Amino acid sequence: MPLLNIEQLNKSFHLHQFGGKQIVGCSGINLTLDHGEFIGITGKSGAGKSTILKCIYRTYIPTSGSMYYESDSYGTIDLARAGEREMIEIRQKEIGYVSQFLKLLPRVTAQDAVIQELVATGCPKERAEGEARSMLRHFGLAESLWDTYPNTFSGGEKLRLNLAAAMVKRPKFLLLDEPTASLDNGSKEAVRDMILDLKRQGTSMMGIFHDLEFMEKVVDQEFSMQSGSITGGRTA
Ligand SMILES: Nc1ncnc2c1ncn2[C@@H]1O[C@H](COP(=O)(O)OP(=O)(O)OP(=O)(O)O)[C@@H](O)[C@H]1O
Repeated sequence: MPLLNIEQLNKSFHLHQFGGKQIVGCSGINLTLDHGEFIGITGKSGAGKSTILKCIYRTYIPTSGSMYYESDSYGTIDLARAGEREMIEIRQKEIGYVSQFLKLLPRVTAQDAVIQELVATGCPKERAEGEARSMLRHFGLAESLWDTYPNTFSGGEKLRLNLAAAMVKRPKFLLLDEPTASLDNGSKEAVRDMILDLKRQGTSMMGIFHDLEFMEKVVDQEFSMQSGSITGGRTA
């Protein structure tokens, strides 16, 4: 049984304010991700890469198709049809998501945001504090920022905080939407080291990359997308 089996995934958007105009996000996507595997997705801007990741994380509800996922808590579950309660638990305990955008609560400091992610998995507070600090240090987020609110952080600082918050849980499955965008070389190395560390511990991953040189060092398989569809693929 693979960790994730995507069959005929389609997502389209209906723009009500434009007379119900329909925009294709992705269409006819078939993908299989094995346990411990890392799949990289490439393609031009607007090709539909983020739409696939957002359907898996259920930021978007797919229009049709299925995404069978092997959950620790629920066994085989179709993420396209799972209930909100199940999705909340799966997001808390099993699937991490990293992007450049903040999904954090207002008035929560950077450090507390990372601690909270770990506490939600059942980790004792004191241990969570230690691990959060070591993650923030690993990604080089200045200590002077740890007890401030992240809404004023730079793009790269927000991304490094999101990386720390998602990776501190050492999730079973990690979704990475351009995890090196706007990062300097030293920070990119920190990302690569942590990705390889998680991989050694069995985390399965799917990531979107524009930095192909970086991608080829970490993925096992790569797919390219164009106009909402997968148009090519190869084993790295
Ligand atoms: N919430 C939305 N409402 C309407 N259209 C959307 C929405 N999200 C995505 N789209 C459209 O779906 C298509 C695919 O977008 P998506 O964000 O998946 O592309 P991408 O390949 O990740 O691009 P980029 O590399 O620029 O992030 C685009 O045409 C986009 O405009």
